[in-house]
Amino acid sequence: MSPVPLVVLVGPMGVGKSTVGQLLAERLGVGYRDTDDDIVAEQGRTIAEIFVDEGEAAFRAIEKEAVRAALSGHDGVLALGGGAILDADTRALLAGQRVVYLSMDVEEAVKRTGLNAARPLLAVNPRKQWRELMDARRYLYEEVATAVVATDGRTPEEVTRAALDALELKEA
Ligand SMILES: Nc1ncnc2c1ncn2[C@@H]1O[C@H](COP(=O)(O)OP(=O)(O)OP(=O)(O)O)[C@@H](O)[C@H]1O
Ligand SMILES: O=C(O)C1=C[C@@H](O)[C@@H](O)[C@H](O)C1
Ligand SMILES: [Mg+2]
Repeated sequence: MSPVPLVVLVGPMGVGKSTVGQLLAERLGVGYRDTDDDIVAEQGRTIAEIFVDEGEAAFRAIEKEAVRAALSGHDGVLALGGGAILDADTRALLAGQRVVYLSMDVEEAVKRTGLNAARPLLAVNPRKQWRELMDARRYLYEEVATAVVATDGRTPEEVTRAALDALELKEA
């Protein structure tokens, strides 16, 4: 049997998937993996470079394969890229898995991501782009989630604790 992640984290850019994912993995005594990092390692270029060189559609195709590989090749905490849930096959693969949607409101999002050019989808007018992204995606995050954990006004440690409680998982 292929390994299955203990927990999958989904949510928008900057919500804290990497930060919380690593804390969660430590608390659970398991490994942490991030599909954005897998893509950068495999491609030998940054995600921003892939977007600029080949466009979003090409990035999504690369991402879909990276997510598929990670979902059957990792038994710890797995964070998916913010847009991975746009793909229907990926959403189907998540059915039956333990999936936490980390959420935040728009003001928190702008604070955390700002005008960071490393996040190509938010490079221009982040507040408006953020609203549009979330209008298109919120229901998809909710569809795949088995638990929703709000991150607004919580430290990464508090978010991690809330995720452990929501999942009823015990620390190692
Ligand atoms: N609960 C929190 N409260 C305040 N700031 C946070 C919190 N969680 C993460 N941050 C900060 O927000 C920024 C984004 O966090 P992080 O990189 O973990 O998000 P991400 O969801 O992995 O983003 P990406 O989609 O780019 O991978 C970082 O600067 C991080 O330190
Ligand atoms: O929300 C998105 O569409 C993205 C989120 C990031 O994790 C990266 O996967 C990339 O910047 C695209
Ligand atoms: Mg991350």
